[in-house]
Amino acid sequence: MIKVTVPATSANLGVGYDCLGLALDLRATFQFQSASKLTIAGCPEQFQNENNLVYRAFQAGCEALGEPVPSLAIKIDSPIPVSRGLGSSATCIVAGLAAAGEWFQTQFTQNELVQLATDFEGHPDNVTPVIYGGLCAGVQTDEGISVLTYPVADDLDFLAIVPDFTVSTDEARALLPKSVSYATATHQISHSLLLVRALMTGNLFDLRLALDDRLHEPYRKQLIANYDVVAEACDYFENSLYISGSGSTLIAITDDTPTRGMLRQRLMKELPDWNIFPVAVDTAGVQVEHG
Ligand SMILES: Nc1ncnc2c1ncn2[C@@H]1O[C@H](COP(=O)(O)OP(=O)(O)O)[C@@H](O)[C@H]1O
Ligand SMILES: N[C@@H](CCOP(=O)(O)O)C(=O)O
Repeated sequence: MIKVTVPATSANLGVGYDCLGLALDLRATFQFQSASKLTIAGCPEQFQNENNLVYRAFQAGCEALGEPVPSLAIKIDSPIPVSRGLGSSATCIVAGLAAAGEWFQTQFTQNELVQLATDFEGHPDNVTPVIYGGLCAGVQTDEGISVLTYPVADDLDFLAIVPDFTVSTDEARALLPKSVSYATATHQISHSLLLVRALMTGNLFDLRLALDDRLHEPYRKQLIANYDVVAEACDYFENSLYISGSGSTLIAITDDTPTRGMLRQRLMKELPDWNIFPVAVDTAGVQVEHG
């Protein structure tokens, strides 16, 4: 039996659209065993068939290795909500690919996994932190994807604010304009540099200045009912806020744990059907065990 565990991710971190991603300590487990026919358990019924993303990624891994696809029983145990901007699709893709490598005892290198997983996901920002853990930038170059990893300041506290509704990544991408001005591009590049430094140093003042996205959040806020309620509460408690991935989850950041608790209490009262909980940075990335 092969067991793969992977972290949830929070992509973009506001101004790092399609490039930055952070691994979170909400881990999913995927088990792979030989079986007489394909069975998939532990996910919504609509995914329990051969179009399942984990299975398709496993098939792609076999293809990359030039090996036949075995008949499989896949068991999924994931606390990561689907289509909430916490990277559930990236976890499925990386788990399937990593399991295929382990199955044929030819583990992919981290960089090979990044290339294969990005081909599936279409952008590297979710898959790189699933693979490496921590804060990552995936830079698409003519030679493939370069991954940069950064340490995150220990004293930063993250709060996941998960709505009771989904946002489809495809729809949230379709909303975005096809081009932006030089002024917007310059704003974005400079702010993403400031963001990375602020996350490394834990400087909250810089973090607040940096989280001023102009590429996607202005268009996607409208998909998130009660965004303004959350933004107002974050302002009150001086927490920074960004849309995780394409939403619907929002992430608040502070360096003061009691303030995070107060923000959580207030939001739980105002948005009782949402799931609001502290998260920490995961630094382990994908882990594979062969039992
Ligand atoms: N356990 C699962 N099994 C199969 N497919 C899954 C599973 N979890 C998520 N997915 C796939 O990932 C899609 C959600 O991905 P996406 O819209 O990018 O949002 P996110 O990755 O933020 O959760 C689902 O529609 C489904 O295709
Ligand atoms: N860069 C992508 C990230 C999507 O992340 P997800 O977790 O919402 O799938 C985007 O912003 O579209």
